[in-house]
Amino acid sequence: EALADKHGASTAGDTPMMPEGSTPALSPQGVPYTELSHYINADGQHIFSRYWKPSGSPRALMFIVHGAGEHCCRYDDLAQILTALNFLVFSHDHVGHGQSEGERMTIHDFHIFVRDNIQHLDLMKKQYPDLPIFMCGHSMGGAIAILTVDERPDDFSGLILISPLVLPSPQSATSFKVFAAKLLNYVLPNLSLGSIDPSFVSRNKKEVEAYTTDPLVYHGGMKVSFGVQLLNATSRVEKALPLFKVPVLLFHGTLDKLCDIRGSHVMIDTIQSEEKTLKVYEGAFHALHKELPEVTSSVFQEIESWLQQKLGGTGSSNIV
Ligand SMILES: O=C1CC[C@@H](CCC(=O)N2CCC(COc3ccc(F)cc3Cl)CC2)N1
Repeated sequence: EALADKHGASTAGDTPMMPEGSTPALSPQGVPYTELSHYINADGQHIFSRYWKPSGSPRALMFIVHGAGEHCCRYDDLAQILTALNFLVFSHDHVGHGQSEGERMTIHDFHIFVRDNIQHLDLMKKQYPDLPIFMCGHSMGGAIAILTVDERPDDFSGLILISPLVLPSPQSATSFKVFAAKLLNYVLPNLSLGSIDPSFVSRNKKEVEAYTTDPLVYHGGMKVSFGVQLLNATSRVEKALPLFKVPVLLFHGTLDKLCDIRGSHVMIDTIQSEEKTLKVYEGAFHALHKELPEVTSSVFQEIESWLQQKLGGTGSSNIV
């Protein structure tokens, strides 16, 4: 609540446009937004936001960007690792996801996700003007992260991508399906393309169970119109890659059926960043941060040492 006030999020009391005695805005789960940290996006929608603060004073910021159908509270484990490194971690639920407003998994322009990201980034830059900022995106959140960094290249010290959406997977976007989706988008935009198969998310049965039973995860079908926006995103990402200069740490599993690993190979070969690393995990599925213990612990260790090195832990070139 205090954080929400500090970030200028409106609360019922001081929202002039709310007439006396009217009911406060409620989250999709029926919780008044006066009780949730949030900000209001450019379309006036309440965007649920989350902050994980270190015990000491923060030495950097990490902006976590979640994927399609899920929500930012699924990143609690990763956030704990980062607060232990004295990062202040922040994130939010994209419009139409989790505890934010908006029709479930519905977007008429992918750029809205990027616009809302930049608004949150600016809120945090105002609050912590002198801290370096990193971003970590997963899957569709990876595409949103790439496009956010592309718009604000000077705001970020590094980008971490966990199986990002760069190229659509061959199953979900055969040339026929792409053609059909674009055509259908005019006649049946709300037609369902089918939902994400939970067994594709991870080999870790507990994590698949957690995903399947999570009430904040959207398990409905993906609309044609949403699929078309994802295709729109992949083509915008491909255009952004040749100009990309920010340090990148990439992770991808070889058996990922939701986002094609070829996308990460294309990315690592195309970006101009001097510091770029791709870690491939043999046999791993999509959500590497929620995979079998040996995979997830390795990913978290790699993230830790990469960040320590970036923050001038050892061998940074900026010591004069
Ligand atoms: O932990 C977790 C739980 C959820 C998962 C993240 C899911 C996510 O974000 N995906 C996976 C599905 C992918 C479908 O892609 C398309 C579909 C139709 C289409 F027409 C064009 C495309 Cl490109 C988009 C990206 N991770």
